[in-house]
Amino acid sequence: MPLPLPGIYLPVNEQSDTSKICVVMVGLPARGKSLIAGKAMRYLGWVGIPARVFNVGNYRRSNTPQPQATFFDPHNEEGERMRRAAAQAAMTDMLQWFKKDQGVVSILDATNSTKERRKWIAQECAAAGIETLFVESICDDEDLITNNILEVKTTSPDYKGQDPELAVSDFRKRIGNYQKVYETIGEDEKSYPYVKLINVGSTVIINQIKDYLSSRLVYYIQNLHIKPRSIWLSRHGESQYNLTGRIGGDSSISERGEAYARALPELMRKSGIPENTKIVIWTSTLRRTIQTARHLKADTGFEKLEWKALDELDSGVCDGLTYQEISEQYPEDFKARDDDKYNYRYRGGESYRDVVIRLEPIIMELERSENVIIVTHQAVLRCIYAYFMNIPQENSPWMEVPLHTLIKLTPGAYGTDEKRFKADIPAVSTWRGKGTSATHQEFPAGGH
Ligand SMILES: O=P(O)(O)OC[C@H]1O[C@@](CO)(OP(=O)(O)O)[C@@H](O)[C@@H]1O
Repeated sequence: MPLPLPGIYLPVNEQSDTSKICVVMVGLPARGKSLIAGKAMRYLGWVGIPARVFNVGNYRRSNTPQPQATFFDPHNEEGERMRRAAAQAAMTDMLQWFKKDQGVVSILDATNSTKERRKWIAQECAAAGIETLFVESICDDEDLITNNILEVKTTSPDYKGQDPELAVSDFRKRIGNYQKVYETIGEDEKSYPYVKLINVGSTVIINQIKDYLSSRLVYYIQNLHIKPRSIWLSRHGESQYNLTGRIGGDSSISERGEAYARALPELMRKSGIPENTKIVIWTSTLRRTIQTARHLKADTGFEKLEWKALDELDSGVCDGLTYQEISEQYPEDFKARDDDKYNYRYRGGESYRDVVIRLEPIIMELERSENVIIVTHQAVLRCIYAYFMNIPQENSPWMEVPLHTLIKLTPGAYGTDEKRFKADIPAVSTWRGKGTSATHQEFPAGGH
């Protein structure tokens, strides 16, 4: 029997506090500030908090695209003037963004390396009712710095098209110029909320963090690491419910699903596992994922963990129905879900937005972890994939994530590399397009 109300919606920005925050990056060049800024923005966007990075370098480049290191010499008055103007322009745009576009978290990506500059930022923000959170990245590990310098040489527009050797030596001189005036956040700045990250989180100093949003951000930032690792994602093998087109439930895997489970250890090896690497397997608490992971054995370097948070999106009263049955028994709901699949919440169940909220601790843990394979479900996998690949909310619930396919994600400094490995084992398709109740077709080996 259809109930009188279609699915329940949450407000678009489900936040418990109303603070607006400017995250102010602090640190010498090549200390990973832009990397932290980019990741924090992706994380905030994923949890539905409007966030934007304001990179002062981009404002400076509009006037001085490829300056030499001398431009950054503190005694170069013209250089100083132009850099101050760039900071001012970034600040103006940022304040406008808070005011006009309902921004919630801005990230001011620049060296902000003097007390005087930080004081100015704190005052401008306070006058506009915006809180500041200073994030200082300190790094004295020469290997880390050299890696960052090499990264900058190949990615920064400041050195595009230039001789790589000359670019590195100019960039080192630029860092030297900043070192002449750089002041770490000091005792006299204790009234600011700040976090100091020393050598990418090996030591973390936290000061005056009070509100909920800042604490979440600090917790996220302090968990980041840059050790090379991969994350493997797989749906469970084809299930009995998948075979009959039913959603939800806790059915076992089918014969072909079992074949996939048996093939998974080899598929993992084929995807490339660095030698002597321990891999942790995360499954949901539902039968189909546990069965799929059962041949990844401890004696071959795998360790297992079951997470309730990885259980499939709860389809409430629709659990156990086919899409066809839902469209007949709950036509309004069926339409409402198609109209806004991310926000639609099943009666007595969940929406994609709800799933993202319960996956937040998973993402935090993933950021802290090294090599992990996650064996989970269609909707949950879409949400995790969307975090890594920066997929917008309106697209993520419609993504195709075929059965019997292993996805290997390898996060890098400026993006995540993706490779897919299909097992040669046929499976039904559970993917449904907008406006239709049909799925459930046979696809050739390896899904589609
Ligand atoms: O959000 P949609 O596209 O309906 O996909 C989620 C559905 O995927 C399914 C399969 O149709 O997951 P699962 O792979 O765990 O079996 C359903 O159980 C679940 O409701």
